[in-house]
Amino acid sequence: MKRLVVGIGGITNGGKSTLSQSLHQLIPNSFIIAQDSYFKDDFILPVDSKGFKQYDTLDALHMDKMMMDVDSWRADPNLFLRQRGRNITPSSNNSEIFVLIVEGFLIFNYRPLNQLFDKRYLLEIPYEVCKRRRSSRIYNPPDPPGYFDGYVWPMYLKNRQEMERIASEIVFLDGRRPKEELLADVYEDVCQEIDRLRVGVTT
Ligand SMILES: Nc1ncnc2c1ncn2[C@@H]1O[C@H](COP(=O)(O)OP(=O)(O)O)[C@@H](O)[C@H]1O
Ligand SMILES: NC(=O)c1ccc[n+]([C@@H]2O[C@H](COP(=O)(O)O)[C@@H](O)[C@H]2O)c1
Repeated sequence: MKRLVVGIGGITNGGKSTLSQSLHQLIPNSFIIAQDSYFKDDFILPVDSKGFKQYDTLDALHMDKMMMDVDSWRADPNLFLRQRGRNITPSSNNSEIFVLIVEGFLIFNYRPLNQLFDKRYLLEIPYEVCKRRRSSRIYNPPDPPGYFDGYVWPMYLKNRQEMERIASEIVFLDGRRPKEELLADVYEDVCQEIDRLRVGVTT
């Protein structure tokens, strides 16, 4: 049983979920683990000196739970998918390749997770595009007035610097490019990895 772990990271509203969902639809026996699903409850999170809830840090996330899920997939992807009611697409010689797509804004900032990736993609968009996209998205709880400039953007800059110290071998992607183009590029790249793995497969 062969496994490939792909990371789709990057800035808030960079297009991570969109790209991950489309990739998942194209790749048989793939599964998405999204970091957004592991936010701690709002009432637990502290506020900073300006009164902003501190969502944009690893401390706001149940990274322990996320790692348990990633580890459970790694231990037996076949069982992991079946336990979640997913059908396995069989390959001709019993040599299925399982692909885990991990997506999130701080996936490369967390060393234990970062070290598991076979491929890392990072979506980037400039300040104006990010601010515009974020303003039309409603989080739970919604962003309070001034949150983007007063908290989200400064935290993005800080987290990005930290990520550069931790992660390497990253494929940078311009999130302003058409979705279809981004998908085509990443899909082709992941297929090459899958083919490489397949060469080593014995029955
Ligand atoms: N390549 C793209 N070009 C233009 N808009 C995009 C692109 N990818 C995503 N979007 C839009 O940007 C917003 C955020 O996308 P999403 O995939 O949820 O980002 P993320 O998961 O990184 O926060 C959505 O409105 C989505 O439709
Ligand atoms: N999902 C949630 O519980 C929640 C709540 C408030 C803010 N957020 C925001 O989510 C962002 C990260 O997710 P995206 O990369 O999908 O935008 C962070 O910038 C954070 O401020 C998420």
